[in-house]
Amino acid sequence: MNKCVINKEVLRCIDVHKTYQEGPEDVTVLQGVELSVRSGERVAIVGSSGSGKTTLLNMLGGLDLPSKGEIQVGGETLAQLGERKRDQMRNRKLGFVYQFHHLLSEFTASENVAMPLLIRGVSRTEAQQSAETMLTRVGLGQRAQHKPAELSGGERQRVAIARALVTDPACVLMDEPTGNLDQTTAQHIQQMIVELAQGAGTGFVIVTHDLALARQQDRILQLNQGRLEALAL
Ligand SMILES: Nc1ncnc2c1ncn2[C@@H]1O[C@H](COP(=O)(O)OP(=O)(O)OP(=O)(O)O)[C@@H](O)[C@H]1O
Repeated sequence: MNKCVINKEVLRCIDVHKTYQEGPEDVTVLQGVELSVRSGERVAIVGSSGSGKTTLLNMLGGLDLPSKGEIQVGGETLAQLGERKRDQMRNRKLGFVYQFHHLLSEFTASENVAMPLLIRGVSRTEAQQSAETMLTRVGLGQRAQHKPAELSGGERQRVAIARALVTDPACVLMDEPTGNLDQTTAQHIQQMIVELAQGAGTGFVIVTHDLALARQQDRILQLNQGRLEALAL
């Protein structure tokens, strides 16, 4: 839990390029992205629609590999790990909050949040307890036994946030984390982000169109023409 004692680099991109070669024409989205995120640091990434934010986030999380360049998580290069090791790395070091939640519909909120702990081999009782503590933290203690279909969009979003945080990851990758939330709930989530960054040294990469959210982070980077540049707001 002493991640903040040593201010270490949790995530790094070195000259990252990405070209999609799936259609009739190649689409180059990233052209030399450089990024370093240290423990306890909160970085917002903004950019116009189609600028490549989701593409970058997927690569930071090891869901896709760069066409050129390198991504390091906790000092390890993702492309050099086999698929199984990459999965382990995702589970141990990263937390994800996707735009579309990806909750498992047949499981309760509590079971969804417990899932990454069960994958790690934590006992069912312990995983369930941690899940319920985390759900209470995001204001959903009363909804722990509900299935996703019985929750509102904002509540599902908060379940996804609880699931990303329950493993105490070194770095959390968030795609529009407050997209479906009212201002008060969004502010509550922002407070949690700050507490985790300062208390546990968790690093955050937050992709958003919400400039109010972006302004509350330590740094704002804009994805423009395939590169990240500092934005002063
Ligand atoms: N699998 C794919 N094959 C081909 N092109 C793709 C693929 N995925 C994304 N793209 C293209 O890459 C570009 C960047 O897409 P991406 O989803 O990363 O943008 P974004 O900045 O997240 O956009 P938004 O803010 O609208 O979510 C777009 O032009 C998109 O059409």
